[in-house]
Amino acid sequence: MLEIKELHKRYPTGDPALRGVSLSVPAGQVLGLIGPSGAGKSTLIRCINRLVEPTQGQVLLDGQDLAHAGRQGLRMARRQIGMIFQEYALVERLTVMENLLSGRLGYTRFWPSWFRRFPSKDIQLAYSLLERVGLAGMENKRADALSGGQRQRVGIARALMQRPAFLLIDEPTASLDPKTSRQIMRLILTLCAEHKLAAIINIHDVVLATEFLPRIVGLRQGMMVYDGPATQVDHKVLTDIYGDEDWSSITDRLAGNTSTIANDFDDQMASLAAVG
Ligand SMILES: Nc1ncnc2c1ncn2[C@@H]1O[C@H](COP(=O)(O)OP(=O)(O)OP(=O)(O)O)[C@@H](O)[C@H]1O
Repeated sequence: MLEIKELHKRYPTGDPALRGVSLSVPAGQVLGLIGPSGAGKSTLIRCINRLVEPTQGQVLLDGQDLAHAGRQGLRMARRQIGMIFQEYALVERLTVMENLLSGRLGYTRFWPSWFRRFPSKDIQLAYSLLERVGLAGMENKRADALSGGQRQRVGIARALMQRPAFLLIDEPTASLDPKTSRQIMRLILTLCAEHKLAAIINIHDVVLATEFLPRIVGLRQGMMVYDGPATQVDHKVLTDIYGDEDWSSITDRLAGNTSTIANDFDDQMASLAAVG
């Protein structure tokens, strides 16, 4: 369970980027974080694992406050938090396998990893994840020879190499075509369900978000202005989050998603309640 309490971030250069955001994400829940450019989505995601230092507030992962954790505590906690980035953040000249194994670096002593001698169980895990993300047989390809969709699959597999409990996912489909975007969203959700992972997905595409993610959180100017089911994202909610606009082309498409999402949301809440 992740609990964010009254989180604030003010960058040294300017206005506050987060103004008292509170949010809890139960184990196993995947939620979509939406909001206009500059609303603070990336800042929120990065404050969770302290790639960005929060100014004030708490980030409790299973009760441990990461916002105030010391170096060692933060290092251990970061092992539990996998990250998937928009631009994939792969090492271009390394192979797919080497990129995956880099996800285990936090677990391997420095010298063996320097010489790239990884335990065989890590290599087996990498092969099974490659198969799972649809990249079987591509382990020796260099990252720079892959398509955008394939690169994102490597990014997903690499994050899972950590065996995380939580995933932070920053605009995973921003550089992808619509079909590949949907495949990647489906893959992320399937893998989260299989590995019982919770996740926050920062995503610009509202239609994609509401189609795949039962719970939506909306940020505006560093504040949370919506937290609820995707089915209730309507004209008013979109206006609260993004400001005045004719939202009918989006709300028409959202209406088409409604029945599936409502069922998913109810199912997810029921199964989370059952787990306690
Ligand atoms: N490193 C930084 N230094 C100073 N200000 C920053 C920095 N990073 C972000 N900001 C500011 O913080 C605010 C929130 O930015 P952030 O990138 O978190 O928004 P976002 O919702 O992720 O936007 P986008 O969707 O465009 O990526 C913005 O006003 C931005 O200019």
